[in-house]
Amino acid sequence: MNREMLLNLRNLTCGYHDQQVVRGLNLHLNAGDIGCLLGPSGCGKTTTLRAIAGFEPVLEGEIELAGDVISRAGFTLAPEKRHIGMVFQDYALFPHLTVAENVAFGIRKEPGFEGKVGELLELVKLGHLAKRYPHELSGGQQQRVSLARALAPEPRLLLLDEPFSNLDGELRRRLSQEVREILKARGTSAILVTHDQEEAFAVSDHVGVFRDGLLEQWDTPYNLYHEPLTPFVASFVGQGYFIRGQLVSADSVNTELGTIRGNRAYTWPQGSAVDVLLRPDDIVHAPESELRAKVIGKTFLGAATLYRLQLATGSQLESIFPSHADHQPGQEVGIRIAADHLVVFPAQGSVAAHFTPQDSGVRRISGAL
Ligand SMILES: Nc1ncnc2c1ncn2[C@@H]1O[C@H](COP(=O)(O)OP(=O)(O)OP(=O)(O)O)[C@@H](O)[C@H]1O
Repeated sequence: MNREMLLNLRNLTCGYHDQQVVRGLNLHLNAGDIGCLLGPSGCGKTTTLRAIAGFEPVLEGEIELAGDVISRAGFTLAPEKRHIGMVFQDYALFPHLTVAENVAFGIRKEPGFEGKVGELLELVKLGHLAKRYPHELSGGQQQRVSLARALAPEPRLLLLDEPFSNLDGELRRRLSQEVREILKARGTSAILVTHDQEEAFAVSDHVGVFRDGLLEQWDTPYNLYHEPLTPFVASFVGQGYFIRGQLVSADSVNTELGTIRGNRAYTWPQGSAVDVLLRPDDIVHAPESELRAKVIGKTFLGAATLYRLQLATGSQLESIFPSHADHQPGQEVGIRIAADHLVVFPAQGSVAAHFTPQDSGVRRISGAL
């Protein structure tokens, strides 16, 4: 597998005119990998993508693609010279051209381009619709055409700006998985922009979580979920509630649910007030347990049910139980904590809050529970 670095954003600050939207951004993508910029609306994802594409100049720092600087303050390599492909939310197909002509558009001067168009249409499963016009296709089909068109010139990097947001539920899920398979089959490197976490996880190898123009964490989906570096990442990625606790040893916290022990060590002073992240899969249904909680809401998910639970103190939690155990709001249920990935942040105003993340020296203790 090709693991060399393809895209490198170094201390990138970009925006519009002199307004800084994204500040001091550092991240890199290896060749063949799919990265994702994830975050709430207005946090600067599209601005970053437009800077990578060369549509917006860089205010500070630089963008390097395959070892060449393509943007730095005062220099922006023209978009058409970057060998970067784009797929947009609204498909942006040429309405007067057929499916095949749309896909051929960027390569029509290359000898033998028809063969390549046919191969790409097969890849996106549209071989049978080559002669149709865009208005004769569904949204999902139009987005496949737009993907095939972007792949045709064999870009060094593909940028996808909210490509599935005009599609609904099931189709969105299916197409996002298919796009990942297609990109991986061709070894195409890509950066996807989305505000949908499920989509980010389905498509990407690495995800960057943005907040107000700053990148809070660039990591694998697994690490973002289980080892978030900031409270914002913890709450933006996945579901979960924080409960207050007190650090009693490097890897244990006293809480109203008892002492919770995880596989990470925290070097804040003992006794520090901390907030413990508990995700629905950290709370397990245990009918015989002495630890009880009241059901205050439920969402049927099919194979499982998501329960909103309230503890005697009023704190709330969420938990996923297998759906054959059907509990009603108001009922008490037994629970057990199974939080081996113990995620803890200093409570605001506590002694530990004065330590930087680096000082906190969070370490994994492999195997320990
Ligand atoms: N052409 C522009 N001129 C000036 N400001 C802009 C322009 N485009 C976007 N902005 C501002 O830059 C900020 C970031 O916008 P951006 O489009 O990058 O956010 P985003 O994270 O992609 O959001 P969304 O998910 O809603 O698309 C916003 O405050 C927005 O108002």
